[in-house]
Amino acid sequence: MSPAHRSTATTVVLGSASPARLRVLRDAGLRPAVVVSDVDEDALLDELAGAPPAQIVTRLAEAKADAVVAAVLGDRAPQAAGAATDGVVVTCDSMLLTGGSLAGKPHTAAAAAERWRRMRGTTGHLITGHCVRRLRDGEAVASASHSQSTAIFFSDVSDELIERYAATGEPLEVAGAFTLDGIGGWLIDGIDGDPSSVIGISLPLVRRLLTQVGVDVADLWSAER
Ligand SMILES: Nc1nc2c(ncn2[C@@H]2O[C@H](COP(=O)(O)OP(=O)(O)OP(=O)(O)O)[C@@H](O)[C@H]2O)c(=O)[nH]1
Repeated sequence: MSPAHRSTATTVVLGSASPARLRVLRDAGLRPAVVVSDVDEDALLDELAGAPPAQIVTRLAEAKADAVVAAVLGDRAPQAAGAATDGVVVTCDSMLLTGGSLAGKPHTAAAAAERWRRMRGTTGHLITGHCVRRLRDGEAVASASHSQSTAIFFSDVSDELIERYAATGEPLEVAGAFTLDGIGGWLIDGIDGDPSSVIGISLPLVRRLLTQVGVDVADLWSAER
């Protein structure tokens, strides 16, 4: 893309309530506006029951993008001023494939501990669906979506450590009942794949999706450090 056509005014919108996703993007030089979607994920999960895991998380990300684009183009997202004219909307959905089934957030300490007793010493796959939409002059003009999978090698830890980790509350509201970059890091032996995707948003995949919708990620890097 020649410099003359490069847009330096593109507003980035992160369509997510995830503080971790926002932190990954900010640490990577973006200053996104946050517009949270109101998608009924459980209803969509029911509709998608039986579909391949990568398709499920990608469809969820696309549904979140639909809701956020509608809010931005419908003037219901004042915090994303300018995005309708020249913007990109990025949404994600993460789930853990373990023991042959997809798991989201455990929501309770008991559920988190039960999950950990099953997954300790095993390998799971954290799969994150991504969707990027390009907005220009009040329209959504391009879209690109895909998923990223990262293998997670869970430590074979004791019942007591599992109970104490669950009691911290950290694993309750994260996909798969673990974090890589928090207390959960003490219970992860390693990963094979993209670490940012595990935390919630894959930087290399978003770079490729941005290219597909005509945006050079380097044009989005904030001068602020
Ligand atoms: N910090 C951290 N968060 C993680 C990790 N793994 C998963 N998560 C978080 O777990 C959540 C997965 O749930 P999702 O339904 O994809 O996203 P959400 O938090 O509900 O937010 P929305 O994007 O608004 O749906 C996200 O917030 C991820 O950032 C990790 O290793 N570290």
